[in-house]
Amino acid sequence: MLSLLAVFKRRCASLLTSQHTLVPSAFVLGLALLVYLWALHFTRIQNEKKLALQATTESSQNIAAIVATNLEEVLGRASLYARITSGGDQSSGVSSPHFNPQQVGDSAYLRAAVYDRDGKLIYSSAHQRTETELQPLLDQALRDGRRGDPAPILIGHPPADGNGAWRLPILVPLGDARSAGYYGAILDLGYILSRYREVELGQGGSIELIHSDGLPLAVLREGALSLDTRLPGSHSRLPGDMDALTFSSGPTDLGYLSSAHRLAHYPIQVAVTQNSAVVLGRLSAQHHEYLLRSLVFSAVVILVILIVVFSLRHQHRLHQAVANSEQEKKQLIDLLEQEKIRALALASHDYLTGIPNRRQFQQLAASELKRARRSRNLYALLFFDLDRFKLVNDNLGHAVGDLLLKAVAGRLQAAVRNYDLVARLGGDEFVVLLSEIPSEDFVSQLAANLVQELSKTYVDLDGHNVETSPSVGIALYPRDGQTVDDLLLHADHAMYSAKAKGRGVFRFYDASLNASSARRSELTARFKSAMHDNEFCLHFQPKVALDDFAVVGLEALIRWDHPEHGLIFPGDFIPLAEEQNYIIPLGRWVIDAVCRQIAQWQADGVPLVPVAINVSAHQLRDNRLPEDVMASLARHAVSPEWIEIEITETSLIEDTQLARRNLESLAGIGIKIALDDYGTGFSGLSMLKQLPINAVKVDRSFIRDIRNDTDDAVIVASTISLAHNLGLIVVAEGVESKDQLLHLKAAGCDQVQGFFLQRPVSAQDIAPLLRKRHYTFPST
Ligand SMILES: Nc1nc2c(ncn2[C@@H]2O[C@H](COP(=O)(O)OP(=O)(O)OP(=O)(O)O)[C@@H](O)[C@H]2O)c(=O)[nH]1
Repeated sequence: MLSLLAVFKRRCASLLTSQHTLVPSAFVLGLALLVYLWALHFTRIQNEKKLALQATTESSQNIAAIVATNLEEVLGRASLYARITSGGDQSSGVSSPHFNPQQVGDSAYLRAAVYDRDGKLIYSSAHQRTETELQPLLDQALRDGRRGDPAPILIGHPPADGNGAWRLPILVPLGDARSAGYYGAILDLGYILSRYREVELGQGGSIELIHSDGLPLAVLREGALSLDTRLPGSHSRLPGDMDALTFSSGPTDLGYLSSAHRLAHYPIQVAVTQNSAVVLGRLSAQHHEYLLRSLVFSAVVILVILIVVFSLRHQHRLHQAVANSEQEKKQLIDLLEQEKIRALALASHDYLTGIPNRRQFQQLAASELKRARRSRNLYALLFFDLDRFKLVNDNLGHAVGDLLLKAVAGRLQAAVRNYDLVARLGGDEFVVLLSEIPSEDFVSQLAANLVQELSKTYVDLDGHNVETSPSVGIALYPRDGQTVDDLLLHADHAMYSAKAKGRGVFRFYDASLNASSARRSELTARFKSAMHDNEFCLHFQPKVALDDFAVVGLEALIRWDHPEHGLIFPGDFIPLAEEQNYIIPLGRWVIDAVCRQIAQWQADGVPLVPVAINVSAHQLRDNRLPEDVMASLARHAVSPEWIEIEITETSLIEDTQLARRNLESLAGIGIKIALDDYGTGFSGLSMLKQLPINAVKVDRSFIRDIRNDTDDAVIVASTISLAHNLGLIVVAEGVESKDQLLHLKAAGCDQVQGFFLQRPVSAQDIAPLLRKRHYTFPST
């Protein structure tokens, strides 16, 4: 359980530290994702715009090239018509002066005129006397001719006044300009441009024909011929040394993109202009969709980040709360543990002399004896009672009596070895436990010394010199007893024998002093056959819940129903069973008998409560224990929930590993485990945490005087809160009075057990109480 707690704490700690890095990491990750997303979004939009503008430029270039080629071809026809007019040989002058392009279906030319070499009009398809539109070109051709520098073709301008817009005068010399005439024609640029009406150039898009001198010749804007040449793109004029060029006016995405193409043989250039904003506008719907998608995705990312951050924060807070409550719990447990240690320390020393008191002596002596069992050393318990101490009190007063008691304690401590144990049992009774004694003689010698030492005059006790002596009884371990109680009892007997001998002497315990020793040998002799003859039986004592006085459990207690001596209590025969190695078979018998009895109650329709079985230290170290329990349960078809196991603190001292394994196996099949006689051993909090224990039973020695002894009350109160903190149920044993019961109820104790409510009785006698279920609170 401790290691689980440690793993849990480590987990919490690692989670807590990781939380600190996880939240900013989630933020950074989310932010990076958003930046990437929007970079992608803008890059895509920019790329698409760039591609669209590129495609527009390319299409403009293509259109300009096509229009230029077309115009070149139409203009080329003027030279052809000139050759036809001169009869194929231009040097020979006019041979077919009446050639009209309209007559051969060429609608690009509106009119034709023929001049002789002197510039005299000899033919006009419009039957005019003069051709006003051609006249400026004719004049120029005549001038050029006189200078000897005739141009292969002269191209004029549409009239500036707007009348006759798109009409382009052309003049082609016939043959040698000096000897032949001139062929003039009016080219309908509107007709040529209107062929491209269907070309989709968008709003503000135009195809423009521009004279190389920069003057516009004709404009097709938005599919219609336009007279307005002041609009954007209308002056897209190529530099003299370039045949084609693309340029833009204004910012790339808002201005106009123009592609100009120069005709190879004529002083005309074609400019195709498209409005970038219109081109890009076509993409805007799509780009809006992209924007919407990016916004939705960003919102999702932000939402996810917020959820992740929120849940991480939430988790963090939860972990923090768990860690805090763990910390508080630990502090509380530490506090209670300290309180318990303090209370035990207070309760373990004699207030007057400062040496250990009876309780402390019993604990220390018990553990000494445990060691003695392993080491096989001899121990001696010396029981001192001052002679006629009452007289000191009576004659010199209690204060002097107290001083004498202190002085006696001091002399005793000074006379024994460091590791020997000196305690005051109460009144004028002291005990000394001599450890690891080499022989009985050694004890005799030491006892004689001690008698002598304590018999010396106590000088100046509050101004009085006091004379006294001790009577000393000695019991040896293991000869005179195996337990502290037995040794105390027998040393006490020996001390009385010393008193009887006239005081101021010591006496060893004599077995014959013990009236029951004969009975003891008799019981020892019969014990084996008692097992065989089934002379043991079970009695049951109820455990009662303090909140509603319901019977919540029973404790099964073994009795020996001796044919001659009647009921014998376990204290009298368990040591025999231990001595004769019968403790384990006896324990098995109890387990089986309890299961049998539960099955019987079940069959009789008696309401069941869990029945606690006392498991001895020997049994706990028997690796067959879980098997035995399971076999008995199965044999009598009893569910594990109906039995409980009670173990003592002291039974856990040796071979804890095996004991723990057995307890875990039992707990594993659903059997509850209670720690009996709690407070008498040395089990601390660590043991309670490590073992699968469900309840602690506070030892009767703490309950006996709980109303008057504040130390006991503190120990019980701290045990209750400690146990509750660990989730354990607290049962108080040995409750013999209503006062004790009320005190325990007020202290928060869960259950009680004791003579006050019910002495242990037979199965038959306990059945009515089980049927009644609730205990009727006794009035006394
Ligand atoms: N001064 C003092 N007296 C105590 C204390 N505790 C008990 N006593 C007294 O110790 C006396 C014990 O007397 P006993 O041992 O019964 O009788 P005794 O006079 O010693 O006679 P014997 O033991 O027969 O020799 C009683 O009078 C008690 O009141 C204490 O703490 N201080």
